[in-house]
Amino acid sequence: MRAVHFGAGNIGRGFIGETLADNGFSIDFVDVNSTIIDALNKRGEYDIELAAPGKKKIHVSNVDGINNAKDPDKVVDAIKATDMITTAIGPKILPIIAPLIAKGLTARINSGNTTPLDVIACENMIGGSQHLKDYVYSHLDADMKPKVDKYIGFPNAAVDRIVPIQHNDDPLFVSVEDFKEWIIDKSQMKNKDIKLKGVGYAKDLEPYIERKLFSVNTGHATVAYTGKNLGYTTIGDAIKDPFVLKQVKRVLSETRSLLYNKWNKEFTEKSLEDYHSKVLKRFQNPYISDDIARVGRTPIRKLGYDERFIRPIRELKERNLDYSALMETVGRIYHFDEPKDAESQKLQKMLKTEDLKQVIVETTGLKDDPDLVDQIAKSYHDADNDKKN
Ligand SMILES: NC(=O)C1=CN([C@@H]2O[C@H](COP(=O)(O)OP(=O)(O)OC[C@H]3O[C@@H](n4cnc5c(N)ncnc54)[C@H](O)[C@@H]3O)[C@@H](O)[C@H]2O)C=CC1
Ligand SMILES: O=P(O)(O)OC[C@H]1O[C@](O)(CO)[C@@H](O)[C@@H]1O
Repeated sequence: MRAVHFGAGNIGRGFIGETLADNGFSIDFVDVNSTIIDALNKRGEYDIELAAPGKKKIHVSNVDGINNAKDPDKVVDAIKATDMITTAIGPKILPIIAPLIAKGLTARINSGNTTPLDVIACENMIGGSQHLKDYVYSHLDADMKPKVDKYIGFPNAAVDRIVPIQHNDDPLFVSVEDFKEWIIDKSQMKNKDIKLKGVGYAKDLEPYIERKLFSVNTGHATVAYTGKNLGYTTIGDAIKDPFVLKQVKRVLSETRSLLYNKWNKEFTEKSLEDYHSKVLKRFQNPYISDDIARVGRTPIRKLGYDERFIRPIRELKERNLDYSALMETVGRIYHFDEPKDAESQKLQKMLKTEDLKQVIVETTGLKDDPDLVDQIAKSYHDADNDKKN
């Protein structure tokens, strides 16, 4: 079995690569990072280390690399013959790789290969594969679309494992947390014969992706933005601050009430409490040093209408449930000033040159809810007090 995986970065090598290799796949990693691609081709293998007591090593072999910026035709050839396509590349990059995937799928079907194939986006977003599908379809000829409909699936997925930015001499080595969870929406799969061990298959992914996004990602980002406003640079240091810990617990209690309200057939209150206790322990993992700059990266994306803060706030408000701690975090996101983060710099510039409420509408998409916009504006000003206290 072969897989084409887009994005040979931290989660690509540190989670998707591990799982595919453990299922007997050889992997063509596709990336624009020449150092990583050259190392994959030279060595054909790499090591993962678990950031946990014992620091267990996992060896991944039968891998190679294709640089899509230099050798796009090789990617097309790989897609023609592959058994699975996965991505872990970042939501903003999905539209950039879509034309190449469209070209590969067209070449595959035109070559007579009608083996069903699934394309699985493993990104921190709701409906990732379906978004990728839309981007890919916008690059397909009209006569190709019904054929792709027939043979190619785009099942949504939720992936959960904390993999910080790596600072190793070996560009392929990756240290990852022990915990991992990958769930795929089986109702959207075309090739149901390929069931990966170590992966969960759900009839309906929505409760699981919401549980993950509104817990791990909302919670982690809360630690990042609250900690950053207090002057911390790592998640480990920030979460030791009792105020930060209290904030993340309040935020998780709010998202927990939403998750229970929406998904009480799937999750009991107790199971959600246990899930959140585990999430907090994962943030406190002493074997991981995670930068606030990474966890808070691309703040404009994270302020999005369907993202980890505004969506739960909207849905809690609709249900008359408390969202005050989430609102406090949103105010702090607008203070996230990271010199190396282009979105953070863009946001700071917008705040200096535009009206605050206009910036809030532009970044959150809350054009129809002036009340929430007012609340965010207040929360932005209140967040100034963090630094003074
Ligand atoms: N790191 C983590 O703990 C987790 C990350 N994720 C998600 O996985 C995705 C990737 O995250 P990370 O692995 O942390 O990021 P990363 O930055 O380590 O990896 C992304 C890779 O994509 C490559 N890339 C960028 N533009 C490209 C292009 N046009 N063509 C080909 N390759 C390109 C980069 O060179 C990099 O190697 C994101 O959507 C993230 O939300 C999901 C769960 C956990
Ligand atoms: O990748 P994004 O969406 O920027 O968010 C970063 C998040 O991803 C994770 O690395 C894993 O979900 C979290 O640790 C962190 O909250």
